[in-house]
Amino acid sequence: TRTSRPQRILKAVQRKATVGDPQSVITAIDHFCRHREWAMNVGDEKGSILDSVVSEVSPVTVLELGTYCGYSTVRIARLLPPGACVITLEFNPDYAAIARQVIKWSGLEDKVQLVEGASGDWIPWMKEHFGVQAFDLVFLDHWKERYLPDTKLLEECGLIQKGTVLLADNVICPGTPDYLEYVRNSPRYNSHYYRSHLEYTKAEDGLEKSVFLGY
Ligand SMILES: O=C(NC/C=C/[C@H]1O[C@@H](n2cnc(C(F)(F)F)c2)[C@H](O)[C@@H]1O)c1cc([N+](=O)[O-])cc(O)c1O
Ligand SMILES: [Mg+2]
Repeated sequence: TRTSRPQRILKAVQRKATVGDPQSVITAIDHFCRHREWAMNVGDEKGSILDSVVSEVSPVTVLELGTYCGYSTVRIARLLPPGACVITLEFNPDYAAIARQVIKWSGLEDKVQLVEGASGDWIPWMKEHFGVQAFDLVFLDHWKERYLPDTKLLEECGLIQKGTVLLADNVICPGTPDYLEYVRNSPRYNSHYYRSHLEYTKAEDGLEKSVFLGY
């Protein structure tokens, strides 16, 4: 049968990017997805906003929900200082296998912990299994109807504490209305919308940054 889209994205990385050079991996994926085949990476425009938030927060521990091919994992990991790491959760084993190779090609495997499974199964074990006290930054880019329940689960598990920054992709397109309503109306979050465009298109989309203020 035909290759999958993630397999074609990995091929583009292996053809065009330099091993150990994260920026070339990012550039190769963006070029492929803009000129050959669209894919649901956060992309270069929203990716620059992600970069600025990562740099501003300078997190020690990051949680990413939704690895897909590892594009945003590489964007985040390349900005982390030694000793910092991103734990990225991926439900689909085929996507996880591709992402591992993309992350390895970028040379950032020491800063990334890719975990396969469902958020509901893994989030309650994060503290015990990874020795995480609380996350400094959470990047939400998985199934849109899971943003709100998983945020509430992270709160309940004590993984979101005063100062934790949530950054959510696709709050306009495809949209995460219940999540947006929650973080914008909750007295415990300070939210800001970064207006942008859906990756590789002219459609509106944006990132919502929400800082937890504590209880
Ligand atoms: O549907 C979109 N994204 C869904 C993304 C889903 C990805 O998150 C993984 N996941 C599921 N649960 C977990 C966890 F972590 F819970 F275990 C991880 C899924 O296997 C998939 O790889 C999307 C769609 C569009 N679009 O334009 O249609 C644009 C975008 O930027 C998008 O992100
Ligand atoms: Mg997205």
